[in-house]
Amino acid sequence: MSVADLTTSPVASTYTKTSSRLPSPQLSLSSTRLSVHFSRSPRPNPRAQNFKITCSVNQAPSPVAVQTEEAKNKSECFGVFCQTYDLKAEEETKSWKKLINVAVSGAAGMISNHLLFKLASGEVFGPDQPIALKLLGSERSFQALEGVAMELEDSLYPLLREVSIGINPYEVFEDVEWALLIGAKPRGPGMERAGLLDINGQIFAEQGKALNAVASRNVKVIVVGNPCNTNALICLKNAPNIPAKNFHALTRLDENRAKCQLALKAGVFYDKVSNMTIWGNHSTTQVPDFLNARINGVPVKEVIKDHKWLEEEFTEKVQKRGGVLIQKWGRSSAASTAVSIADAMKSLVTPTPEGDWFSSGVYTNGNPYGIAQDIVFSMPCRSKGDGDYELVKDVTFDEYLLKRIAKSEAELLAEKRCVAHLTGEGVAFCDLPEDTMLPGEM
Ligand SMILES: NC(=O)C1=CN([C@@H]2O[C@H](COP(=O)(O)OP(=O)(O)OC[C@H]3O[C@@H](n4cnc5c(N)ncnc54)[C@H](OP(=O)(O)O)[C@@H]3O)[C@@H](O)[C@H]2O)C=CC1
Ligand SMILES: O=C([O-])CC(=O)C(=O)O
Repeated sequence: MSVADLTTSPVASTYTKTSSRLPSPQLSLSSTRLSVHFSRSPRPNPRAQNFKITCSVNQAPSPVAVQTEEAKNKSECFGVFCQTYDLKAEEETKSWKKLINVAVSGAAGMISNHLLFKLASGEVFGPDQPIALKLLGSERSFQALEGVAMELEDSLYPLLREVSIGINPYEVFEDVEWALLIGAKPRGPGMERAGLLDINGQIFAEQGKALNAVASRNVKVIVVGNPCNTNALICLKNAPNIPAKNFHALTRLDENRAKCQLALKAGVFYDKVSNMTIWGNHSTTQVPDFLNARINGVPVKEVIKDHKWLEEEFTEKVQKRGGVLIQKWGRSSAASTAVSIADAMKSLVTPTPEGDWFSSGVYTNGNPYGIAQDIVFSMPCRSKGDGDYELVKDVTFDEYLLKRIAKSEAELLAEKRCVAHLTGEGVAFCDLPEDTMLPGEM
């Protein structure tokens, strides 16, 4: 039962399950009603979840209107996920870890439609990790969000213990340990990239502030919505109480695309390709690094002797893969993006195989490669599986690689100047290079 259900009656007072540790009530006063919500957090123990007390005293003129408004303004548990279970009674759940809270924005969008089901299945965090999904939508997407939650209900995932939906990031991000920021306005016809940077930048500035205020102090943030590097920079600048190192821009899809193309050319299965770095921006200036990548443990340039192909065709294929796919599909990569988000998360919660690494767009301060400080740039990372990462030191550079990296770096520095008003660094000045494009723009 949700708050929405309870408030259809003008005077309602309902109580479901008590707990030994009641959180502080939150008072909300509207012109017609006083509501007291004991919301779901803090939840130290997954076995004592989903209790709620709602007292509602009102003279609501229209119960239906109240239901809608109430449901939209609060982040509320959904349907079957509002029920309480005694997990101690279930043998197979006794060894489960503590519930993990994962927020997903743009949760009614195409990428999320694939990703949420992968997360709920246990693929990312493992078979003993119960999960709470906190879905962020908007007025525009609220009904669709309910549809997503209904499909999650109908999927009967054992590990999926809570689903809540909401449109207020300050509610949805409360206590989250992971925030997957996917929602962003797609670039429309005639829209300048500077305009997109501004519109989407505002979304990520607000979400950064919300994370700063209510998320777990060690939340890991993966920014997917484009332009993802600069959106991640905006987000981290607005969240000064969260380590900048915890923010990632998704370039794993580019890494996966690059591995696939190298495998195809070399005539091997793609699991033979390793040490694949994407340097720079998730844009057409990104640099898929064939100098350091390996096939069957051997440097790519020794396996693929056609270096002209590597420098020209391979590089451009990876840079423009998203755009070619949009031409075929009529929409941008969604399933493979979701797969790559899951891959990016797995890379942070699983120790990186010996000698290998993965790519992620991360904050450049302190990087050992001489890349400009204070931007979000894709670089090679390794993890011990604790959610954190270190930059890989033993990579080599040649003139070709350095020149390409410098181009992507210049693009990101220009993007940064464009959003200075959103990072608290003064007046924005937009002088983007003309060929600055997302992978999906052709
Ligand atoms: N980094 C990467 O590798 C990739 C990044 N992307 C990017 O991911 C993002 C999401 O892609 P996808 O899920 O396919 O897109 P969808 O259009 O399916 O969903 C995007 C969601 O963004 C939200 N949104 C936020 N603000 C606006 C706005 N002003 N106008 C319209 N929608 C808005 C909407 O949700 P709501 O109304 O709930 O806010 C919508 O559901 C895009 O920015 C895309 O470019 C895509 C592929 C790869
Ligand atoms: O431009 C887009 O929206 C799609 C995108 O990022 C990609 O396919 O890499």
